[in-house]
Amino acid sequence: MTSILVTGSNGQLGSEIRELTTLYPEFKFIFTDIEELDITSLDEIIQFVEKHKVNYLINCAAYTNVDGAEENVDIAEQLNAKAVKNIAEISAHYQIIPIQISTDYVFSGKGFKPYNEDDETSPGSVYGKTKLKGENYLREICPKHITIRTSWLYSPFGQNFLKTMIKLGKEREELHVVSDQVGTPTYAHDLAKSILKIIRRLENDKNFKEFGVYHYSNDGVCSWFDFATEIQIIFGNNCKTKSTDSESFKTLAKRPHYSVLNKSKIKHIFGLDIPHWRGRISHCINRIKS
Ligand SMILES: NC(=O)C1=CN([C@@H]2O[C@H](COP(=O)(O)OP(=O)(O)OC[C@H]3O[C@@H](n4cnc5c(N)ncnc54)[C@H](OP(=O)(O)O)[C@@H]3O)[C@@H](O)[C@H]2O)C=CC1
Ligand SMILES: Cc1cn([C@H]2C[C@H](O)[C@@H](COP(=O)(O)OP(=O)(O)O[C@H]3O[C@@H](C)C(=O)[C@@H](O)[C@H]3O)O2)c(=O)[nH]c1=O
Repeated sequence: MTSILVTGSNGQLGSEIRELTTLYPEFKFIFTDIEELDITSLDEIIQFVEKHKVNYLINCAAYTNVDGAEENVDIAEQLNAKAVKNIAEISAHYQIIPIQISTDYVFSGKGFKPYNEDDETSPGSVYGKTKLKGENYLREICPKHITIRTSWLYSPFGQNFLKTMIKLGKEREELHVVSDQVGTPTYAHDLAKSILKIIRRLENDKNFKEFGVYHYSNDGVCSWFDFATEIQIIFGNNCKTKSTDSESFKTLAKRPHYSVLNKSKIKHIFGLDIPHWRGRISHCINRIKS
């Protein structure tokens, strides 16, 4: 039976994959987080894959605190870059296909049309720089891999912008949110489904050759302000959302002003049908409320 190891599986994306396992009876899933498998330890991963047969490794572990990474550079480097090097080396050696998740924050944000997979990267934050290093290790060490760059993940699990907005919207009468950072929210449930469809395709097509980087987010474009406004309306908070800009809303890390991802490649190669971001918020909020 095809075996899929999921690392960092207590986070947002890992939790969403866990919810989908019954739809994929052909796969055996092994869910781990730092307690069971610390991916910064090469020895731990070797021991793990020698004990358990692993065909695919979905790496959901990362240091995702974007502002925190500016001050904790070593931790971000260890988890977003060095640990991915470990995964790349072990995957190449044990013939495992790694599925790595990367970010829109690898781009400078100076673009004005949706980024393609081979567009120039130039991250402005430590988080983005360390994630890019991770991508590069995989590309160099284990060419037979899939890297999926995604953006603005949200879900009922872990920490994310949607949950922050719901919490602040209950506490405050007014919220100021930047409208000069434009991208696309991604419902982690949709990404999780797509990852499993991709693995199913790889399993069914042993001659598959199109390994490498893919972009996936929900469809459409918005600012964090648009996203926040929609969240408050759908959740039913009375809080007013007002637009501000990055100059006024200071953060430690510099975020891209524009980070919309072009999804044509993943749609075409894997036949994915990607829902628009606006229609997905209520699904997530209904789960949070239930
Ligand atoms: N969140 C977002 O908006 C976006 C995320 N991504 C990428 O998507 C992927 C999934 O993100 P998301 O689900 O939000 O991440 P989360 O931060 O929700 O989850 C990461 C998980 O990894 C765990 N972890 C931390 N250190 C280790 C370790 N040494 N070994 C194993 N596990 C560890 C964390 O545990 P603990 O919580 O205890 O630290 C946590 O459970 C990441 O690669 C991220 O960079 C890309 C674009 C957007
Ligand atoms: C809470 C809040 C944030 N903001 C701004 C800050 C920031 O510029 C923007 C986004 O907020 P956050 O800091 O919550 O989101 P951020 O941590 O930057 O989200 C990113 O996380 C990493 C992991 C990724 O890979 C990215 O794709 C992206 O999802 O909104 C406001 O304007 N008003 C507010 O009240």
